[in-house]
Amino acid sequence: MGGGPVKNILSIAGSDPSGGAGIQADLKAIAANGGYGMCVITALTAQNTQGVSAVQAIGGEFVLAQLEAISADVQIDAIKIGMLANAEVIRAVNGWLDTVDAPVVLDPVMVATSGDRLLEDEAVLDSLLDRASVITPNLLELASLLREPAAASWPQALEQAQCLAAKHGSLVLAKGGHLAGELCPDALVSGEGVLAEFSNPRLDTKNTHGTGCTLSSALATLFAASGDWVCALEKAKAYLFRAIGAADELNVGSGHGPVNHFADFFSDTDPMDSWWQQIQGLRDSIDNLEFITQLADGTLAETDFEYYLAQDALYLQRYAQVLSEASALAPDLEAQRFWANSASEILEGELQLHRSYLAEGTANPSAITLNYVNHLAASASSYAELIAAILPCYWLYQDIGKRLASANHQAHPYKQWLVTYASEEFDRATERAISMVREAWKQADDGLRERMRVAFMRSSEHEVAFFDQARQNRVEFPTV
Ligand SMILES: Nc1ncnc2c1ncn2[C@@H]1O[C@H](COP(=O)(O)OP(=O)(O)OP(=O)(O)O)[C@@H](O)[C@H]1O
Ligand SMILES: Cc1ncc(CO)c(N)n1
Repeated sequence: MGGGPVKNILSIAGSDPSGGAGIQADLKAIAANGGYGMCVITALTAQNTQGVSAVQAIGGEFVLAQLEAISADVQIDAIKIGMLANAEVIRAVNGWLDTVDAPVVLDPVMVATSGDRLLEDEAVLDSLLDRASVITPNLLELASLLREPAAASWPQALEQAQCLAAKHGSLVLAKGGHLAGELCPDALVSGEGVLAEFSNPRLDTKNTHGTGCTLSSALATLFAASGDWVCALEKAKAYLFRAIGAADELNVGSGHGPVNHFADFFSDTDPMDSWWQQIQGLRDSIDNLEFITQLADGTLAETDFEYYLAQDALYLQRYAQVLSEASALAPDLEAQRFWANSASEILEGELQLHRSYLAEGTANPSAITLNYVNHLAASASSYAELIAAILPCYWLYQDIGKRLASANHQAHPYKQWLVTYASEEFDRATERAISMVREAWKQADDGLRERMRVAFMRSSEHEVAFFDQARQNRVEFPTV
């Protein structure tokens, strides 16, 4: 995945027979992130998605025997430590760690998601903390390691994380998943302060069993490949987000089910559906713009409509150039032809229609128009990103075109414009544009996928501003 040799990642953790947490989650997360997974079992648990019914710790000697079997034979590139069960296991792991030189991600597992205790005595963990490169406590574990009350806010959690990092000369990954709020923030914190913070929206699912195990294993694996904790965290968090996002596709138990570790490989969630859902709020905003409601009912002032059209004519000319650029970058003949034809259709068709409405004379581009076309131009560093940026112009117009067309009637003042985006040809072109973006997404690596998603979201934001611009202060750039 990272392009280099496959790294060997060791998980030292407990077993979860239901497969969602512990070593089972670790091995899946390591594999899904391109590592070779190994595991030393510290404890057996009897658990399922509803809770833990029994724990059987492995004796310290046998834990050590497993550890030594591996280190005597295999180069270990990173270690993730999870459930340790009791002081005897911790002593065995601690002694062995002195004999190896590998980065350690320590997930101080104390209590399962279900609320069940997984460590006999929390104080015994202290001796291990100095050896960790990164400690990844949830809010309760963080407070417990400091013997303080749990943080009630994110700034408090960051302060505690900094305190713990300073105390042990390690990094701390503060996890905000347990705070209320629409976002789930995580931050990598050193003794000096926050190094990086990444947030994602809170996903609406009860299937979050093993999220902590999965994140820490992905982090260890991605660090072994990159040597950079911040980059590794960014990727690990994005991976976990996709795995949680696809968790409901699995059918495991009736409590807190596992995340979908191999969603990237086997998920049946169409990434384009997910993008479309992510711009639901922006689509609602467009529907509610006065410009759109008045365009639909025909009460829109002619001057507003002309202002929009003049800007759109300027936009379309530049947009046609961008489509030609997509054609030049296209990976195959079909795509090359599609984008070139689309450019030509805009120049021959849509732009003519706009001009037919407009009075003589050319308008100056507005700040909003320039912003949008500059975003398109700035997305041209790769074909995939460029066509992701292009897509909202098709998709949003097709979507809104349907609603506007159903409001059309013989006497409608903007009759001719209202039918433009509701044609079967436009439907077909939009479908093909979507499927080309989907194909490019399938072939893209994680970083490029994220840049594609951002380019798509940004263009959608520009579309809202563009529709609304006749109503805003009309800032224009008349110098050229
Ligand atoms: N509903 C959710 N949507 C998005 N991300 C989530 C959600 N729930 C948890 N996460 C993410 O999962 C990661 C683990 O978070 P959490 O704070 O729950 O750790 P944990 O308690 O150690 O996990 P575990 O439940 O496995 O013990 C964090 O990155 C958090 O942001
Ligand atoms: C074995 C094991 N390790 C960690 C967790 C934390 O979720 C769990 N539930 N089970």
